[in-house]
Amino acid sequence: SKSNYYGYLYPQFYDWSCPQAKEIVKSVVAKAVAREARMAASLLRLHFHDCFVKGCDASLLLDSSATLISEKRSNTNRNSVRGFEVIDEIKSALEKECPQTVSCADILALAARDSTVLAGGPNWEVPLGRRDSRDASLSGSNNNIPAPNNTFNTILTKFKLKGLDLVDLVTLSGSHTIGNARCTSFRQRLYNQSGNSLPDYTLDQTYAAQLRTRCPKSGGDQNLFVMDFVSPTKFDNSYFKNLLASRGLFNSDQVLVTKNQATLALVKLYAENNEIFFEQFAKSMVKMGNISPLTGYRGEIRKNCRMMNS
Ligand code: HEM
Ligand SMILES: [Ca+2]
Repeated sequence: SKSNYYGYLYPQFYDWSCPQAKEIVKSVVAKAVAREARMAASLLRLHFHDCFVKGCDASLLLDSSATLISEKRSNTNRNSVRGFEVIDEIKSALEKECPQTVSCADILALAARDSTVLAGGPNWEVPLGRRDSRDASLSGSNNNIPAPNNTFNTILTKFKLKGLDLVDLVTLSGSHTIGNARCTSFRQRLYNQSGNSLPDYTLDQTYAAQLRTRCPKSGGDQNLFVMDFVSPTKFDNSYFKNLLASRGLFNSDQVLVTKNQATLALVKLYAENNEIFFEQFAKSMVKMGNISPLTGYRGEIRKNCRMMNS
């Protein structure tokens, strides 16, 4: 059946209804990442921003319409999340082979895994069978997704509200081993961390000076920076090594080593042992992918990821 009757996700979900599904997703993602390495990061992030708002239900992919305000307009997403054209390309390839069978929410989960692997990260089996929402939540997008200048406690609370713990927080933050960020996402740390016109002194000051050259006090909001200056397109543990050298880009990155002994210990472990990081990353991604999916006859299988079926 095309419906997820059992109410839980499992990797073999499309084995009878669309056995080519995983291969199709992988080949479109591979082409997109070959065109532009950053796309791996962008696709990985889409799954996160979907799952943290009403669960992994592809709510993020809906465009605004007469009856709906798109999550793409939220503070965290506007001028920032990208990769929707690649999702469209995957969906149309799937619709040709297996009409109305593979959900957009599952496409996001598979594309996140394929992107991680293509960037050199760990592989895992993706549980499948999510269905697509018929609504979106702009307020959920504004409130549930952590912001780069949030405090450690706020970020941990936002993870806990989604059933994720401190280990998941540190591990999944390791995604910032790939991809880019805009000046506006970390400017505060360079000039005025606590409202006293002083920089964040938990940031290496040589690194801060380099960042200031292309992230001025005002203007240049959209200027792009790599998040892991050591190996910006390679999925590895250098993100954690950077944190220990006070060279995390966001406040939300650096607080993992400055505010909590348990997260500091994990960062040290991952900085020393890539294998343990990879193993836990796979587990935490599966856990994130399980945030309240729509199953059974709830939701639908969209024909076009940008709009609900009429
Ligand atoms: C822990 C809280 C987190 C915060 C505060 C945070 C914040 C951010 C910010 C501000 C950016 C840059 C956006 C921009 O400037 O346009 C970013 C990029 C990114 N984030 Fe996170 N993030 C968090 C967790 C995660 C998680 C859990 C994942 C994936 C599982 C993730 C994956 C990514 C990726 C891959 C990028 C680069 C995207 C690209 O280059 O297009 N982040 N994040
Ligand atoms: Ca969602």
